[in-house]
Amino acid sequence: MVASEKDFENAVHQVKLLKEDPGNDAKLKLYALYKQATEGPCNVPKPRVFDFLGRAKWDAWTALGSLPKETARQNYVDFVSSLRPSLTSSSGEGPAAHRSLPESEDVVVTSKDSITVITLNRPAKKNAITYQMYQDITLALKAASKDNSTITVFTGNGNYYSSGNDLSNFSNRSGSLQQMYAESALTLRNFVDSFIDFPKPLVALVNGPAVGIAVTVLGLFDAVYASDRATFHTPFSSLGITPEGCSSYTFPKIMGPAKAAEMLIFGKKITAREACAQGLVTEVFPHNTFQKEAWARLTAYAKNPPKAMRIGKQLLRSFGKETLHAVNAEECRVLQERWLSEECVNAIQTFFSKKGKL
Ligand SMILES: CCCCCCCCCCC/C=C/C(=O)SCCNC(=O)CCNC(=O)[C@H](O)C(C)(C)COP(=O)(O)OP(=O)(O)OC[C@H]1O[C@@H](n2cnc3c(N)ncnc32)[C@H](O)[C@@H]1OP(=O)(O)O
Repeated sequence: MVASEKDFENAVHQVKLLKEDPGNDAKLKLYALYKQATEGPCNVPKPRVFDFLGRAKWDAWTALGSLPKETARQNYVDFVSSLRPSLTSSSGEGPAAHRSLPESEDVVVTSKDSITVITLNRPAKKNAITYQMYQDITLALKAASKDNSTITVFTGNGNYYSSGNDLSNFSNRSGSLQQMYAESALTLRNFVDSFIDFPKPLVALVNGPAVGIAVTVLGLFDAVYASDRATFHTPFSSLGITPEGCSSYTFPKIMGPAKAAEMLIFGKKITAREACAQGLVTEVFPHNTFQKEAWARLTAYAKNPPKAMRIGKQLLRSFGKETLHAVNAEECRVLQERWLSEECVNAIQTFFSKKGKL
């Protein structure tokens, strides 16, 4: 469904009625999408170096590349709708006001003992994350941030946690390359933002190997419990791409720059025990007892007073948030360029030609 002019005007009106400041990142996103929807791609000169606000706005608008006006309009309407809890009640009902998580078989959301569980459910494809799944996970996190659960858990169904980005995302979409990459960068940015902004304790149960973006966002989790069958692999350079999920910032902080470089630049695959020794994983359990032990732990933790846990998380995380959003924006900008590179195109072709799918 494409948002109409009326939907867009409605959303612009709703923004004017916001009761609370939605924060700088949200305001930048709104600004950029508004400009793109009304004026198209940014073609104004870059503001001078000390005009910080002007530059931030220019960067946000420019990052949308050649995103079509209609898509920007739709994204603006969707984004305003995701801000609804802070809108005034007299703002009128926008078309997407009650949008909830779409029915999805690949991302399953369940609830257990005050814990919301988001399960990647594509075991036949090793839980590779499709374009749709990025959007579903973003919506699932938004919903979990507002539901009455105390903790949110992420896990995978089958023998993999996740093989990362579904490499057919690069070939399965329509439209011009520029448009597709601009949309993809925005989708990725929103996806990672939803981890950065997640307000409650977020725990990963890494039930098996994890690859690419499934590894990098772990730096944004509050605890990572792993089966001893899990491995952690970020083969970015061999795919001709660059780190995302804020890992270019979180990994050097967590494990030190040398170990981070081995993973993120040289693509070294590490075991669960190595990841634990390096601080990426909180604790490793034998595979046979992993579910039982991890769930016993989570069920006990979920009985803690929820507000105290939430505020505790805020204290631990909120000071670095601005930086994380800036890192995310920059990583997405760089990736958008890398997707067009010969190195990246060749690497994806090699993967699928080895599978006999080209
Ligand atoms: C324009 C871009 C749009 C992007 C959308 C926005 C967001 C972008 C985010 C970009 C940043 C993300 C970066 C990453 O995550 S990089 C890491 C990407 N992942 C990989 O490189 C892993 C690729 N897969 C493998 O190497 C192997 O499949 C694996 C080691 C995981 C398992 O090997 P095994 O031999 O045990 O199993 P199979 O290879 O036979 O796999 C079973 C089937 O699953 C399919 N599969 C597995 N992983 C993927 C994948 N990542 N993408 C697509 N398909 C995958 C595999 O092809 C098999 O399918 P068939 O049974 O049909 O043959």
